[in-house]
Amino acid sequence: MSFAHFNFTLGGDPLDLDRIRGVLTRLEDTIIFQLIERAQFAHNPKLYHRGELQELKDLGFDGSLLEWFLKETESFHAKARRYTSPDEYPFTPLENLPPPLLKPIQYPRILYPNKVNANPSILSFYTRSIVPRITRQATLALAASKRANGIIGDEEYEDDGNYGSAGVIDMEVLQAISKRVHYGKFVAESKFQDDPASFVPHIVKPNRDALANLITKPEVERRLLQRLRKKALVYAQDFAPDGEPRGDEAKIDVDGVVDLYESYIIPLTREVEVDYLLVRLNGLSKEAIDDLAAGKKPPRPAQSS
Ligand SMILES: C=C(O[C@@H]1C=C(C(=O)O)C=C[C@H]1O)C(=O)O
Repeated sequence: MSFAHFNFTLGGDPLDLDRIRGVLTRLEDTIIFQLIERAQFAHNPKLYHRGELQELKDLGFDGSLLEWFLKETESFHAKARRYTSPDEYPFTPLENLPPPLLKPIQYPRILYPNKVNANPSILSFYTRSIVPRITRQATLALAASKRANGIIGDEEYEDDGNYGSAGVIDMEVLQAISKRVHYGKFVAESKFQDDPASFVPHIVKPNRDALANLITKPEVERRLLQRLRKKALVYAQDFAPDGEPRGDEAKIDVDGVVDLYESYIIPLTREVEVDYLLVRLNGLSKEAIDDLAAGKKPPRPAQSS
């Protein structure tokens, strides 16, 4: 069972930048479609508040309902060896998850050993900024419906009780965003291997801004945001039974989708790239570092047959 979005065991160059960007592009579709699904439900803030539900307190669990969903789900995925794949990062601390039932797949070693993990930031911005924005239409419609039935005041808002449906979709979105952001490591390794001499001085003498300038490709980002807006506009259309677009209100806040990438996903991906590069020389001999500084390219990972 391989959870890898890019099948690392089928050969081909896993550090080919166009190939990696192809995975990032495919993840755009996953993220947009899951956000459309999440937008069908109200905000349901009870999913995200820690220490509120007595049922969880009775289990001795002090996280939010969503964090409990994640722990329970990721516990099964850990047994199914999901987190032995080089592109999968659980939101639950790995030490709190059970070991794999099956022996790990022997993936080729592609990334340099690192502990870079942006999932706490991803969980925070998703629950605090993204969910309230993309569920705004459903939340307002729910409040109007409640008022029409005589429910007014705090009881009007935000909660349609569909914690299970909304929580499962939240997990899908979070896992896709996490994979997308952490693919920054493959991007960084690819760029490093292509031109080590440019990166080594700013790793030996840590300089985040210099590394960020080296990895940032403004034209790639511009085209991505343009493509994303077009995709969200098309995917969010409603279609009549004969397939004709109905032309009514989009099923998702298109500006919200673009803002998710522009304000959160892309900046976090760049940070993951820089954090990864800052540990890229750890443990290497002075000779090895001098070779890299002189532009000698490191060996590509052994390709599986
Ligand atoms: C991911 C890359 O690195 C950076 C981050 C990008 C992103 O998160 O979309 C795009 C271009 C670069 O600024 C890349 O070069 O493809």
